[in-house]
Amino acid sequence: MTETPNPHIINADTLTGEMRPIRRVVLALGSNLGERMSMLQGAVNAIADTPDVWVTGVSPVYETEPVDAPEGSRNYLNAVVLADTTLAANRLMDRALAIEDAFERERSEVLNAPRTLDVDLIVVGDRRSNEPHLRLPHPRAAERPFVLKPWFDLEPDASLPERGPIADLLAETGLDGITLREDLTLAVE
Ligand SMILES: Nc1ncnc2c1ncn2[C@@H]1O[C@H](COP(=O)(O)OP(=O)(O)OP(=O)(O)O)[C@@H](O)[C@H]1O
Ligand SMILES: Nc1nc2c(c(=O)[nH]1)N=C(CO)CN2
Repeated sequence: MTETPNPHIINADTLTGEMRPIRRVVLALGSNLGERMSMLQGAVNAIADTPDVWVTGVSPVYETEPVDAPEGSRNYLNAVVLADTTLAANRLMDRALAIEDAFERERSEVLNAPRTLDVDLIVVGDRRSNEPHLRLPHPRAAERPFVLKPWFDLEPDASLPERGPIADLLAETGLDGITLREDLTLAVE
């Protein structure tokens, strides 16, 4: 007698409780202290080396005038990374902070003090959060051409939840103060 596979048997994986949805993530990188390009490349490598994170896109690099920063701050290099992940958003935030620390990011009381590396989570799928440790979508992304433009280069049809298409947001902010650095390219391992 042949045995019919039992359709009610649950695959063991589903019993581990570890299956998680895959979410699309947008991360924004910035540096205006030290070897700025090495910082951004190190961040891309560290994101790509993170278990359960798969980098799907890395934007061009922009040289950008510092916004809301202390007098005398140097220009930033900014870029955006797209990834897919099964990590919980909080774990991803912890990882972003750890990557900043690995590149000697110092946390100062001075608002927007120059920093070797900034790794911001802009969106994590459709996750919403209003905790101080994790605000999603990033509350200031819609006003920042240094985030919107490199993101637009990768995903021109993307929208920022509750704020609308990034193409429209970018039309509002304009492109003043940001310049494409055609001579610089971030590699994906
Ligand atoms: N979406 C987010 N991305 C990055 N950090 C966040 C986010 N939401 C909350 N935070 C928290 O903000 C703190 C980091 O603040 P940080 O000093 O890097 O801000 P900043 O990068 O200087 O300013 P901004 O948030 O305007 O870019 C961390 O404690 C982090 O947990
Ligand atoms: N041009 C530019 N200005 C900023 C940036 C940044 O990444 N680029 N980040 C800030 C706080 O995170 C504040 N100001």
